[in-house]
Amino acid sequence: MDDHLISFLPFFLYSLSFILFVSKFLKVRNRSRNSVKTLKLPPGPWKLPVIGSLHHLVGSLPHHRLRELAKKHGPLMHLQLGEVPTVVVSSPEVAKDIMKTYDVNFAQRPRQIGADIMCYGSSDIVTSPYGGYWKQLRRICSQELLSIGRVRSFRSIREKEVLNLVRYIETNTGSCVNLSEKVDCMTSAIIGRTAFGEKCKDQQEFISLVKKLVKMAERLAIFDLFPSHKWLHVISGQKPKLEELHRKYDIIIGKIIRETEKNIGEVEVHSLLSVLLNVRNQGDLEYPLTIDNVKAVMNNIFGGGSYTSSAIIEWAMSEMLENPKVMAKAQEEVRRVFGSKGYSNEESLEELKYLKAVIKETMRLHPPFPLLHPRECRETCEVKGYMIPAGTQVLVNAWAIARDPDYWNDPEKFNPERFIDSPIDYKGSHHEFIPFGAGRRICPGISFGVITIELCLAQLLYYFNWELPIGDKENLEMAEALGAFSRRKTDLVLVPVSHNPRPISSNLN
Ligand code: HEM
Repeated sequence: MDDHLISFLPFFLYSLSFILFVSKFLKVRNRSRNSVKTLKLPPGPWKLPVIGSLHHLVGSLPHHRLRELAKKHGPLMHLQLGEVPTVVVSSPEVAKDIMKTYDVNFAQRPRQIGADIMCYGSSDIVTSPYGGYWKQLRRICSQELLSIGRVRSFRSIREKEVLNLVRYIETNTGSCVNLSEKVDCMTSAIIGRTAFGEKCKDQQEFISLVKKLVKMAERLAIFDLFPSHKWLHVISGQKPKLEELHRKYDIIIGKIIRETEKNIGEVEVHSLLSVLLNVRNQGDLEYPLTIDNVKAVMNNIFGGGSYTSSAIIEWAMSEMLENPKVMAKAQEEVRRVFGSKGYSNEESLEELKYLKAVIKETMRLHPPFPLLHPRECRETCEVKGYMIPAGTQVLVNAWAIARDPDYWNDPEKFNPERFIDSPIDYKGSHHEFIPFGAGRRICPGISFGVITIELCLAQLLYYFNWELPIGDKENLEMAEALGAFSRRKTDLVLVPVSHNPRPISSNLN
């Protein structure tokens, strides 16, 4: 056994005993006003209970199992997970009720220990409770941080980082390239430089710390199942580890903030952090922002902006390799639109109608968050004849909803054509397609995320043809890793073949 496995052993043994303990509390119930049926959860790969959050726990069931359960037990499935009553929503109609009709009542997020530690008492945007402070953060997001104009203003960062990726691939044509890893680095660099400016020295350290923090918080969040048993946090040893990582995060982000503050006014600093600090310093906010609040928001910007986009790029490339006709059609479009000169400006991306359909279809089959971020019912409320008591956690199963055969023809098939000339988009008004959520809590980073995905895919398709490595020719692994976040189980490793002129001579130099 190697060192890594040995160090993992105590955690594994602890996990095993905890799974046995937790499994006693797991029940699925179908609740209606007249009947409460209690069912045992089916045997399944309950591999993640200890390393997952509450929604991670549900996410650890393979998605098709969740959908089968939903089919059997109706569009509102009640799970009693530990001490926390949870409802899983699996139909577009009920999702519409939760995220539109009764949106205010379900705009709350449940309290989570990991978020409390990582996000300075949940004072970030994702996990802060519904109310005046959160509304103020959302306003700052839509008017200042993530407005369309602001997103456009960071165009040169996106272009440079995508070009770096293309150049790396160009120098490796004909050999295997780990596209997952490279795309991940690219999206991290884009969000890092956008968040902190082009010259921030500590960006790399920040990126690797946030990655560790996110992983650790997922492990800890299982204890949110038993909020009244504080001792669980202590014996697990996970909380002190998260606190230690958080201390490191605090030091590094503190340093970045001090540097940025020093430079504001002296030199033109263009970063989301400088925008946020300016808003804070203007001093006319109803809820004054502390430096800790700024640190919490920056954590969200980084967390929201990097893994999501890279996961979608990875899945889009995988699906196109599985469906060579789709790949050929997307390549033909991008090569026709860009012409012989190659990419010239982001406006030209607007013409890539087929590529946009490919991206939508990818998000339909592989939404990065198959279960949307958890919500909480603020006041007892009746939805489609089901009583949902105040305090119930609500998980919207965007994955199952986007494969509902009542809404989608041949739902398992990757078919971008379904979105051509279709009014359905991901902006929250079509509840059968909600990869970014909907309602008050809808993702504020849609424009930021989508433009990065479009730019990267367009260039990968323009400059290169793609092949599978020799041994994998027949068989592209399409399995999904278990967990709350939809990623490929294995890295996507491909062989690029140069098609268009070298990007070295591109006009982006
Ligand atoms: C490109 C892919 C992205 C996807 C698929 C995605 C998906 C989501 C989803 C499903 C939610 C929860 C919505 C709900 O509860 O109804 C969310 C929330 C959020 N996202 Fe994104 N996101 C993406 C990109 C981004 C980017 C680029 C940023 C920021 C730079 C961002 C920042 C946030 C924030 C701050 C929230 C919390 C909103 C709130 O609770 O009020 N996301 N996102």
